[in-house]
Amino acid sequence: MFPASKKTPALNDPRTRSKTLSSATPAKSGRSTPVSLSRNSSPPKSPPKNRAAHLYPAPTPPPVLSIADAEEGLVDYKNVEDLSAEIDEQDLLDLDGTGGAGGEDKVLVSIRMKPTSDDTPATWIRDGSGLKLDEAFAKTGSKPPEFLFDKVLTGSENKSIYDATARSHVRAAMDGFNAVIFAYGQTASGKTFTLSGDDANPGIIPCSMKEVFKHIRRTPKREFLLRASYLEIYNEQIHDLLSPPSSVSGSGLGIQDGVGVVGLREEVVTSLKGIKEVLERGEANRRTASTDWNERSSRSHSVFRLVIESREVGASDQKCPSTPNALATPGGTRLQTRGGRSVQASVLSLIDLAGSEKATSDKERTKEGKYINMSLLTLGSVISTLAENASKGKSDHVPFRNSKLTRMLQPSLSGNARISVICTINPTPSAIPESTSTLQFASRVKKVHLSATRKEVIDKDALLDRYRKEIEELKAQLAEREREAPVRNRRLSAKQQIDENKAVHDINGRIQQLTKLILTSHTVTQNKWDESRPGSPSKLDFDRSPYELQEELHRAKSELERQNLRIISLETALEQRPAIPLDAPEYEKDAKILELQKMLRELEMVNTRYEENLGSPLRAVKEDVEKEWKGRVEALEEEARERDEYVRECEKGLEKEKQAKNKLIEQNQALIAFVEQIDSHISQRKSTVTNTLRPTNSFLSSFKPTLSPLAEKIINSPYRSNLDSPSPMKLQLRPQPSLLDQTPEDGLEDPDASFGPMYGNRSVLSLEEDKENIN
Ligand SMILES: Nc1ncnc2c1ncn2[C@@H]1O[C@H](COP(=O)(O)OP(=O)(O)OP(=O)(O)O)[C@@H](O)[C@H]1O
Repeated sequence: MFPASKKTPALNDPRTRSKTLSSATPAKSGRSTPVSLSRNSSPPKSPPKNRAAHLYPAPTPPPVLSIADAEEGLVDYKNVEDLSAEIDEQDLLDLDGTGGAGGEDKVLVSIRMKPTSDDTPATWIRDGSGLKLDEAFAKTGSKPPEFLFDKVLTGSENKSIYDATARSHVRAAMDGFNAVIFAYGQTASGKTFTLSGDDANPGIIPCSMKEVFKHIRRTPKREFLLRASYLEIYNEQIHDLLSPPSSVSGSGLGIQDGVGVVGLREEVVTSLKGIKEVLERGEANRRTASTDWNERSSRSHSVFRLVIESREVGASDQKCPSTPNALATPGGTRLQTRGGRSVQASVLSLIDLAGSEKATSDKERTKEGKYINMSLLTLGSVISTLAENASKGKSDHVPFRNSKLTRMLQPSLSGNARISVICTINPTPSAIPESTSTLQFASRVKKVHLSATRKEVIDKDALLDRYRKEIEELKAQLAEREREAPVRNRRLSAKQQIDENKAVHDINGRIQQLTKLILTSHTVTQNKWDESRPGSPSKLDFDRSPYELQEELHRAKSELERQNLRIISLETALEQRPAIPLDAPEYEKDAKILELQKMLRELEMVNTRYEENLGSPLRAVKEDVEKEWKGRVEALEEEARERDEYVRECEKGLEKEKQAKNKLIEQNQALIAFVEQIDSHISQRKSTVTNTLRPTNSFLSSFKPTLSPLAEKIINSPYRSNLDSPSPMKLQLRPQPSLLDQTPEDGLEDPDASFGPMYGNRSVLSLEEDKENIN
């Protein structure tokens, strides 16, 4: 209620002043909401009148420039869940199928007020579709501003917001009108929340996409083809979110008059799941950052576009006569075709604008903020001029070219689109200036005139038609091959027949692929907007580390590989099937089935006879032989085990022998060393004797210590007794007294002493002979 306005209805918009008064009247009086603002409450059943056509010649919306790998968007319809039973109240209220989309010549302007905490005082007072600033917050001496809009919405529930602000526009888009829905407002006021929402509370984009598939299911007379694109305008540059440049500094895309965004990637989508995947991919590339006001603030304007092509089912071969022809289309108007095939093409654009903001503490954010504010300012002045032109019948220059955003929106803002603007405000006392500015913008938008018309495209522009044509041509090729097959196949070699089958298989595959891209009420299915979707879109994704992204890339590649393998195995399975085309006549399929059944019976008979004549007797013989040989095999195994045991014992004994032998070799070597030592002493002594004939005591004392420790060890060794064995060396050494036990005198007493030193009763020379023997 506006107590003040009842007496002094000084509203901003003079055209709505009197209507506001009526809206302020209590509901009990039976008065409805303002006439001009209640269009949606009673949707006209007749097609819209092109009232402003003379003012705004309808510019053509940008046609599709690049279809990047249309088949890439293919999603198997069998994988998605059917939600056809999901009918809500709004559907039941809207049984005429227009969805309130007809007759729109003005922008639908709604305000959404973000809820505040209980202790925050309410600054804006809502009354029906009017809003007024609480007098307590108005400047002293000045009248609090008041506004009137189509809807003023509060609360956190997004579904009702969708129903009130977007549903009719989505339906209009499905009926062939261009439609634009955008959210405008101060930063952190809830634009992204309204458009995207979260899992539990899906926003306008997911709700719209559901609506699209619901519409297709309920329109059996038409077939559809959907293409999605996603872009952002960041610092006055357009970036393709589905095909981001490899480097961050990559320059943006350009806009061409009458063409639109040049080089934008568009992907054919066939299910909600496919659209969700496209959105998620795009959102992952969006620029968001934490600002002083919003932890995840959109730093760019984002535009999600869905191009919708549709035509009557089975109309592919209906050539229209050159005279104006009438092809009935849902919604009322009858399209004129120029001797071509009639395909409706429309674009649904869902725009999340970046929020206007004050300067921030961060340099980078401030630079972004300048661009954001500049483009929003341009949008504001474009809207002002359009509104002015409309209300005063003027045709002043509209500064569309002053920003990328307005340049891109030019075709829609010029009138050729149904537009819904949701202005979000934050009703806290500190945000009053921004909210007032947003509401003023919303008031101006309300004055803009629209004159949306349906657009039809002929063959070369419509992908739907191109695909349908290709399908027809491929089917004709198949039919031709079928016809010629009986004669031609007889002449073909085995290899040529394989090639022929492969060619037919390829054609069938392509037909199936193309058919899946064209959606009809029979083929389209819906799946739920996945509940695992991250809240307040994936603004967070821009901050992901390269490692995380690489991980994801790796996962995606593995998945791709897995899918490729699956495709190969399915293709192999398909090739092994009987070579009969899917669209072959039923009698041919029946004949093939009968032939296969006959073959099966024959194989079963062969199998039974084999079993009776050979199978059982052979098995009996086998059992006898096995029984007989079993005992023998066991005995042989036992014998082998014993032999192994014996061999192991032998090996152990051999090992012991080896160790003993090694010890003997060691002793032998020690003995040789000992003998060599003796040998050297003998030769020493020999020379001494030769020189002095009589060795002195000092010689003897020097002799004894020269024995090596090894020699001593051997002398003291317990193995010395081994010398008793009848080795030739030992035999000669045994009778000899030890050198150490002898005195020089002993030697000299010997009568042969003059001929050389003596050891016991033997001369040095005879010792030398012994040594020769050892060696
Ligand atoms: N109606 C609402 N109910 C509950 N929460 C809301 C509502 N509107 C916004 N919010 C919350 O406020 C925060 C900011 O919202 P959001 O990110 O949507 O703002 P924005 O206008 O898109 O900001 P920016 O322009 O900076 O991107 C989010 O946490 C969001 O969940």
